[in-house]
Amino acid sequence: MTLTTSFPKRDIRVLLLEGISQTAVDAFRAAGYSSIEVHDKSLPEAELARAIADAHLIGIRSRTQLDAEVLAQARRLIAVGCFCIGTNQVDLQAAELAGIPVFNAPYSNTRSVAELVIAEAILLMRGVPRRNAECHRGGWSKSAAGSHEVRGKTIGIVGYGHIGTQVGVLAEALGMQVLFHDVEAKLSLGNARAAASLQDLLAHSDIVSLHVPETPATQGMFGAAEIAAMKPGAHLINASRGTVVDIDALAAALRDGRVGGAAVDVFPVEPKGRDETFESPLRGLDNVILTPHVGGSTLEAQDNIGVEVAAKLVRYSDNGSTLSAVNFPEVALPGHEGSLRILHIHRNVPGVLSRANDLFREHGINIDGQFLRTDSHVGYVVIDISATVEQAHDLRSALAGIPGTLRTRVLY
Ligand SMILES: NC(=O)c1ccc[n+]([C@@H]2O[C@H](COP(=O)([O-])OP(=O)(O)OC[C@H]3O[C@@H](n4cnc5c(N)ncnc54)[C@H](O)[C@@H]3O)[C@@H](O)[C@H]2O)c1
Ligand SMILES: O=C(O)[C@H](O)COP(=O)(O)O
Repeated sequence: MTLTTSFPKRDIRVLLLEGISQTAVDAFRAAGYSSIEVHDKSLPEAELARAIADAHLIGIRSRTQLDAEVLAQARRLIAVGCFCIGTNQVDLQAAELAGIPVFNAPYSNTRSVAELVIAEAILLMRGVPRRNAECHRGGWSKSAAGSHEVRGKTIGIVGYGHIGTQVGVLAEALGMQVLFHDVEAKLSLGNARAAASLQDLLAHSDIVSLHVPETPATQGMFGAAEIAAMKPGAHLINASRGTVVDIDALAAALRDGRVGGAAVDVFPVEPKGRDETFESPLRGLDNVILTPHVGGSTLEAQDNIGVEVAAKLVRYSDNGSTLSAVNFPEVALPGHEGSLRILHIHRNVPGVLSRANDLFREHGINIDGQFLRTDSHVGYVVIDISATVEQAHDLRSALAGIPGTLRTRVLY
């Protein structure tokens, strides 16, 4: 066997779905990857299963569901890039147990969401959605009734993370009072205050804005009881995840005026693409701003996300670093010039490492550097060696035979 290069980059297939920015394509090209397939939509299930079977790197946004069944088709897949913040569309544990790290862009679109939320807060407080709808029908209700400045009003932020904090800072710049509720202890920015509880926040906020991730605990967390606990006529903004709010309870409260208005960007069921009709009990309500999950969809955010996530995928593919992976032991690695690098991903069960070390001894191979991180499911060990390419590949084959091994690769 004569091998002179690591798995050639031109043979590493990159599959990018859902209109990921051209900046990602440019970043892959600049890093030497040339087999890049780009789709501007998510793929239907059967097509996704076929396409993922051949892909080494896949880039998705929030629509593509990578569940355990789909991941089981992904025999060649090295890593997943979520070109967004949310990773709830991926079965993270199934990916980890298949030896596949998942990366995302935790910051790049947060400002875009915060700006949209602030704009919506102003529009809702002014009653613009209803006035806009009336004007479109030929009406002219010129009146100050129900129209307020945001200055001096209270915004209640549920989930005081990257987006929630920015909403708070921008709201304060407009003269608003900021209350927040989070399950973690959080440093207040500016004059923001932690509410005593969610109930306390709801009782005192003129606008409630949701910024929690989708987790088992947040699914349905904003139901009829929480809506009833809001100040009468207060407004609700949801740009987090559609499953967080009971949409039927919200529609009922908007119809009877209990909730003054709402701006909703995310829905329990969202169309898979432009050709599908958007169905929602909120359609047709004049006091509601509806947007098609575009909180993070600005050109600035998408361009930055393209660069950020492509860089993480390239770094993992070229160097093995799993730094900032959301489902995987994080190993930050130096360059490996002058050494060959073997990656061994295995179930975290006793005996794997000692067997691996035995193999190095049996093959008479000297170890230049070894890096190991584990979590409760998986161990990731990276070994830099001085050896010939043939020796490295023989060793990789031997390592692949250790019971519990999930994936092995050689980088050089
Ligand atoms: N509409 C869009 O286009 C869009 C864009 C970006 C992000 N998002 C959504 O917004 C979410 C938040 O983004 P982020 O960057 O601020 O995330 P983040 O992780 O920085 O912040 C989330 C915060 O919510 C808190 N939290 C978790 N569970 C909670 C609970 N049960 N009650 C109260 N607080 C809870 C966390 O402790 C954390 O502080 C993302 O997970 C994503 O789903 C939507
Ligand atoms: O998780 C996110 O970042 C947002 O929901 C945006 O998702 P999108 O990239 O699919 O618009």
